[in-house]
Amino acid sequence: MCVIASSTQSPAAAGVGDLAVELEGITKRFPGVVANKDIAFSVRRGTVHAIVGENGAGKSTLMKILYGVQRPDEGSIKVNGQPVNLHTPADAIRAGIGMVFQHFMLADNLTILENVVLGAESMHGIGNAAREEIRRISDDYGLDVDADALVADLGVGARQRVEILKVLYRGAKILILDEPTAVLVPQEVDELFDNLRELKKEGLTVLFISHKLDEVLKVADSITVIRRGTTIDTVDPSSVNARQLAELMVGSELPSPSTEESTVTDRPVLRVSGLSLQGTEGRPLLDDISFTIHAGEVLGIAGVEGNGQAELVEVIMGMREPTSGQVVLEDTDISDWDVREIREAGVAYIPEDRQRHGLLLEAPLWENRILGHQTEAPNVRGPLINASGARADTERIVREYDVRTPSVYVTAASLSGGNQQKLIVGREMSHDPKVLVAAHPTRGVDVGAQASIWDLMRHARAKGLAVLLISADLEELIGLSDTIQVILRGRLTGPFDPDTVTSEELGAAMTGAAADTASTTDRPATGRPTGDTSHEGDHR
Ligand SMILES: Nc1ncnc2c1ncn2[C@@H]1O[C@H](COP(=O)(O)OP(=O)(O)OP(=O)(O)O)[C@@H](O)[C@H]1O
Repeated sequence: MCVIASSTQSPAAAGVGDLAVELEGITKRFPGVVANKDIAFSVRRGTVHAIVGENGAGKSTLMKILYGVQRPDEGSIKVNGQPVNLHTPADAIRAGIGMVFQHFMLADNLTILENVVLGAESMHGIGNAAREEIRRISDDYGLDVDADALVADLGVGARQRVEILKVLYRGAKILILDEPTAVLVPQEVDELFDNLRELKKEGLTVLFISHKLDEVLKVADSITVIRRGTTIDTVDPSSVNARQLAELMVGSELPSPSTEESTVTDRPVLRVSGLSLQGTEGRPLLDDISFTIHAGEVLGIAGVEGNGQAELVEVIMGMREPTSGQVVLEDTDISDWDVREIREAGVAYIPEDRQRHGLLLEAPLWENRILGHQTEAPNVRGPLINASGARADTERIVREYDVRTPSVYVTAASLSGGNQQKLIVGREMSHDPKVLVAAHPTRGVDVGAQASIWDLMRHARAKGLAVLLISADLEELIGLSDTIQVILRGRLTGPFDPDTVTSEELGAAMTGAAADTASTTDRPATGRPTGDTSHEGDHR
């Protein structure tokens, strides 16, 4: 265990007037779980304060308490030195606390002005005063937002800035951001961090949750580590490195990453040729996509969200019919098979939206074990459901994948986001698949779980698994893939060699900015300046 100098600011040391938030003795229990236990730390005004911890450590619960979505069983909260009772988000907003969620909540068909004003005041008579206020906030904090632009036309980074602006418009002086960089390309991350620095310069306070420890170290002024519901320490970023921070989170030393060798064979397993999908507005969502994945190979697809990744997966998994093209598994054309047939033929699937497509949230974990594998052992015996087999195997997954849960009988909804993801990965890897289609397999999981999911994919690959890996995490793509392609407006660009390509080069190809730096023969038709991710619609 590393020894790290703590920079925990006691109220006396910082001067009470300097503290935006003080949490004392916060405890929150759910059935069978103590999500927060005697949490105590304070946040200085005008700083960026990060909260880190393993999946299920209790970060989201704590932020929900601070935003009035959950109520603590015990403990007290002070905002600007004053005790507050936060029973609802409206109470939090009144206390000057705003929250930007990971899933943006903007209406595509409305302008930024309408979205910002929506809910804050009547839509009637939205006028120049509101427009003027948006311009002022945008200018003051360098948000670069045009009040009259349509949200549908904005890229992911710009949407996030609108969400921040919405919170500022409601008068927030303390902003909570939940994993804000998970969906951003590197250039957008830098822009967001510039915005955060601007906010704190103006005296605002930012609290944010992140699993990306390098980023945390880059932007935070203080970092609070939570382990198993309790505050372990608040550290100064200059006194720790990412590895030490991860060790504080886990409570023990981490193993060193294993070295890897190529396992790619010459046996094609999944072949996709000339795949196109026409959108409703005539623009292709997928445009003549072809690739082959061999046994033992990981093909990584990088891209800004909304450029065809979701459609590509849907077509391969038989959820959507392509306008033209073929999908061939080993020697069989599966282009017109349905999801169930495709899964039974040996294609495992980790969906992008785990809550909508990967889990039945209100069902217990062991029933979720059966989901998508209703015809396979150990879930069935003959024509009947084998509940005890499914339960026992769920217990195995919980053990092997370190799913933090009181039992296999609780609902999937009660697991933390990262633990839900571990359950899905465990389920999908249980049937010895030939192909794994994995969309963002480690999104929202902590560094320890990420390392074990990566190890698992490497092992399966060494045994001949073919993997289609779609991810917004460039470190993951570079670390796991044998080949990387970039998807931009439904077209593939590449290949890129993961041993030589940099995150910046991939980021540029993803935004269509600088195909010159890419080792590519198939360039997007139009160039865009770096960091401009605005495309014509299709962003979620
Ligand atoms: N509504 C709920 N009902 C029951 N248990 C819950 C509920 N919300 C959270 N929990 C439990 O509380 C614990 C903390 O969960 P929380 O979501 O706060 O963790 P987290 O640190 O945000 O995790 P992650 O990084 O995976 O998002 C977990 O064990 C989780 O299963």
